[in-house]
Formats: sequence, C-alpha cells, structure tokens
Amino acid sequence: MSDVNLKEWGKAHHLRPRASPLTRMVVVATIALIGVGVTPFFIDAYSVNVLVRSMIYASIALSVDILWGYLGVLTFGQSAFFAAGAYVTALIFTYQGFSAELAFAALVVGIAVAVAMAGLVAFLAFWHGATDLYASVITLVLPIVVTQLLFSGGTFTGSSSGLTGFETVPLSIEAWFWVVGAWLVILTSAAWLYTRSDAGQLLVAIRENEQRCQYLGLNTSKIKAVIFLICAGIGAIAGWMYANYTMVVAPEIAGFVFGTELLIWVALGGRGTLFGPVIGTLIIDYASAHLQGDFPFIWKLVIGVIFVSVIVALPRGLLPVVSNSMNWLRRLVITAHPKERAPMQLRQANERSSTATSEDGGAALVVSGVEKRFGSLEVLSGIDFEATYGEIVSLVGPNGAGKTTLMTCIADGLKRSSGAISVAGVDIGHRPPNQCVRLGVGRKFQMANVFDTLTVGECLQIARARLDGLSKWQKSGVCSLPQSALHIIRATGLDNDLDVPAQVLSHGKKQALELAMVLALEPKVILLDEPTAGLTKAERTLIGTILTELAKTEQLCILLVEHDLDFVREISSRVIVLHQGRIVLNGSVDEVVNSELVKSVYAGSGH
Ligand SMILES: Nc1ncnc2c1ncn2[C@@H]1O[C@H](COP(=O)(O)OP(=O)(O)OP(=O)(O)O)[C@@H](O)[C@H]1O
Repeated sequence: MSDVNLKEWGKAHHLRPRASPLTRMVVVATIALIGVGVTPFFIDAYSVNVLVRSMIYASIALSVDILWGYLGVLTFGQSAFFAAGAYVTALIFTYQGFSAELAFAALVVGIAVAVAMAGLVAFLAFWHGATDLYASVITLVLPIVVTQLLFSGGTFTGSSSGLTGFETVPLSIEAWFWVVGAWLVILTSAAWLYTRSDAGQLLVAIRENEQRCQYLGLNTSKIKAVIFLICAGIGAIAGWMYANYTMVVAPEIAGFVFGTELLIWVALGGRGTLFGPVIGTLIIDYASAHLQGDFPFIWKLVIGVIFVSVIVALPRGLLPVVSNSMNWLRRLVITAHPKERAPMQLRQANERSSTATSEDGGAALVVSGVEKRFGSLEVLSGIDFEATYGEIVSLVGPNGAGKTTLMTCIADGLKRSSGAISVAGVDIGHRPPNQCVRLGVGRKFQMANVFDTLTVGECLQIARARLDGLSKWQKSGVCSLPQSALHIIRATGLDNDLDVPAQVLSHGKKQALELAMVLALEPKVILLDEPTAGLTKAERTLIGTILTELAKTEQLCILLVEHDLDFVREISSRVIVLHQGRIVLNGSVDEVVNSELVKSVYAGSGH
C-alpha cells in the first residue's frame, strides 16, 4: 500500500486522540455499578435470582474470552476449574459446617486446587514445541476426568446427585446480586484495562504469531501458563459464589458440555471483545431461564440455529457488528471535524549491550561439527565455520542445500542433532529460541514475520518487551529503540506509519519492519533469510546499504542467506557455499565467483 493510501486509511478510520483508558474505564464501571445497585429494585425476585447465576457464568465466560479471544488458547476446561471452586466449598461446608473463617478457607483452597490443576494442564499443554491443538485436547479431557472423579467419589462427593443442603454465606438474593454484580464489574474493568495496555497487546501478539514472539526473546510458554492459571483462579472464584448461592453442586457443572457452552456464549457475544461475551452470557442465560421452561426443545433449537448463523455470517460475533454500526453513526456525525490520534512516539533507547569488536578477541559466532538429521535424512553434516564482529557472511547454495536449516540450528539450540555453536563466546547448548536471543542472536525470517493486526508501533514495542518491559495498565504511546532500529525506521519512512496496522504495509515495508524488530533486540549476531526476496531494485539497494552500515558502525555479525548473487557480491565480506548439507567453499567473494567447483555445484543442481 502506498503512503497516500496509508494516510487515507488513517482518515477512513477517523483516528481519535488517545483518551486515558483509566478515565474511560472508571466512568463506565461507575455507571455499571450504579446499574447493579438499582436493578433489584426494578425487576421481580425471579429475575434477580436468575441474573445472579447469569452474572456468575458471565465471569467465567470473561476468563474464556481472555484465553480464547485474546491469547488464542481454545479451552474447553474452564468448567473443571469452576467445579473445583464449587465442590471444595460444598465439601468444606458439608463436612466441616459453615463459619465465616471456613467460607474464606473454602475460597482460598478452591482457588489453590484450581490453580494446581491448571498448573498440571499448563505444563502438558504449553511446553516448548507443543502446538495449540495440545491445549485444546488436554482441556477437553480435563472436564471429562474431573466429572468421572466426582462420579466415583461415592457418598463423599454425592456421586451423580452431587451435594446439597449445606449451610452457606447467609446473604439475601439482593445482597448476592450486589456482590456478584460488583465482582463482575470489577473483573471486567480490570480485564478491559489490561487487554488495552501495552502488555495486553502481547497476548494478541502471541495469538497472531507465537513463533515471532519466541524469536523476540519472550517466553511464551510461561506467559500462557500464567494467564491460564489466573483464569483458573477466576473460574474457582465463580465456583465458590455458585456453591454459596445455589447451595447445590452436581457433576454437570464440571462437564465439557458446560465448558463448550461457555465457548458458544463467547463466540456469540464476540470473541476478543470482553463486553460481548459478558453481555452475550447474561442475555442467553437469562433468556434460557425464562424460555426453556415453556419451550424446552424449541429453545435449544433456537440457540443452535443462532449459533450456527452467527458463526457462518458473523464469525467475529455480535458485539463487533453493533460497535461497528455505532462507529459508523458516530462518523456520520463528526465527519466535519475529524481528529487525529496522537502518533506513537519513538525515542532512542539506552542500549544495554556494548558494541563488541573483533579486537576484543573471540569470534561472534563459532559453529563446529554441526549435524542435522530428519530421521534417516542427513541435511547438515560436519558444518564448521566462524564469523567475526563487523562481518557480513553470505550463505549461498542451491535449493535444498540446508541453508535455512543451518540458520534454524543457530537460532534454536534444540534443533541440531550434534555439534556445538557459540555466540559471543557462550555455548548455546540446548537453549530454546527465546534464550538464544538473550545470548545475542536475532533472526529475520524469509517471509516477513510481523504481527499483522498490531500497528507498526505496537510491533516495535513487543520487540522491546524483553528489554524494556510493558505497562500492564495503560498504553504508554512511547517506544524506545536503539539507534540501528531507528535508522531503519526513518530510512524506510516507517516513522510515518507507526499507528498503521502492519497488515496494510507494502511487502518492502513489512520486511523493513521485521528487520527493525530484530535490531530492537540489540543482537550481536543477526541471521537474515533472504531479506531481499520480493523487493524492488531500489528497496534492495536501500537494505544493502543499511546492512553494510550496520556491520561497520554497530560491529554486528550478519549471516545472510541469499539467492540474489549480485546482492551477495555487493555487500558480503565473505561467502560460504553449502551443497547437500556440506560446506564446499568458504572464501572471499572473488574466490567464490571464480570457483569452478561452485559453478559446477549450481550447474549440477540445474541453476
Ligand atoms: N522438517 C523437515 N523434515 C524433513 N525434511 C526437512 C525438514 N525441513 C527441511 N527438510 C529438508 O532439508 C533439506 C534442506 O532444507 P532447507 O530448507 O534447509 O534448504 P535451503 O538450502 O534453505 O533451501 P531453499 O533455498 O530452497 O530455501 C531439504 O531437502 C528439505 O526437504
């Protein structure tokens, strides 16, 4: 997209000034709390009774939305954590009796049990290398296991009948309405504030492109596990309220049917919108209570038809449609005075890593005896080479020679079959990518690997998250970058696009953005896989000039995989030729260009 189009995109979306999210949240939360306070005086007792349960469900739906809508973890297991909170409460009250201290203990133990269960699930589902499918399958199994445990608990858990008749916190229905309503408002406000903060964008980044996050030095498994544990705790609190309020628990509350229903409510309301799932749950559960008594079969059919229709016609759910319509109306009214959003500000960072030089002694990168096998297929064999600071080493060779595999082995200590690699004098051992980044490795992929739905500025903030941290409660609107990254941003004009989503950038600008994100890590060694692929001649020349400057001024060691041999000749200080997983030549550009062996390698491969 051209710069002109980008500006039009900005106008079309009527970028507005950044109102403080905290102020907006306080206003909305205050109105909601007043609503909670007065509602019991205007509706009948039955509706109050139903809405208390609906609000309890809405609080778990909110946790499902954080996991699924923001983090991208499709979970069926929140019902199990809900049941943990409810059953712990029911068991304590049944066998120990009720007291205020025991009620508090039930809350704490319920949360602890749910968090312990979630810890086990997180360990299995989020270990490095596990796919998203793992989490879904494991969270699908969890409610089934918990339900079976409750069934087989005999008289202790009440088996299929559950537990009932225990004494609970003595509050009136209206008082429960206020307690649960206030909790829902506080929870939703906190979640809203967090998901709109810089740290909240990280959840979206993980959902969009977890691999990129790992190669930005972020421990995504840990982040996912922490959020999962917090959501389990929210589920347990909802369970505690449910047991106290209804005075009955049954195995169905732990089941995967309930877990799936939560997903349906979230999908209908609008995944990734927070308010959508909360409002959707309130409406559906409230309507169900009123209608399913009179129309038990038709009501389920109606919900099923609505669900299928929304999934097919409105995959983002109902709330985005409502809010888009409201935005459209608002634009009609304020077209005469479109306001511009204050742009994200770039600052120069206080750089952490001092510039290393070859005079410091030691190579930037040492690769010795590296081998890589996929089963019986040997892709790399006996790879030995060194690269120093300030060098641009190009890795060339025919398709399938093993170039990308070698890059992967350097950036991810878990990938090679044997051999050793050290970066800035430190053996990478079996460190995963996020830990290799800490040693000074930065990797740019062949296809531009950025966060499409985030803005350019947000992508850069995520790239700096490891070094600078992220605000958990506000959008700072500021991003600090090292000089090298700032140079790329300014040279390519990306500083004018900081508030534009990365997905609307041209291919060349996306490549430049990813390079800037890698440089934001302050790496010592950067691995670039075909950085000029798909670029115009002018863009290629610009990238070549920038890389040469970076190597010289920042003393970066650059390892480059490239098919464009003219580009290689222009910028490389050394060239390594790979063929069938072996280094056949490691020498100067002239040596490689004049080598008969290299010509035969390329000719033999049909190039
Ligand atoms: N995950 C995998 N499983 C099995 N074989 C693989 C895997 N990844 C790569 N290979 C094989 O390893 C060999 C080297 O692949 P690699 O992508 O490293 O080559 P390359 O030199 O980068 O090629 P290109 O220039 O086309 O990108 C190829 O034969 C490829 O089929």
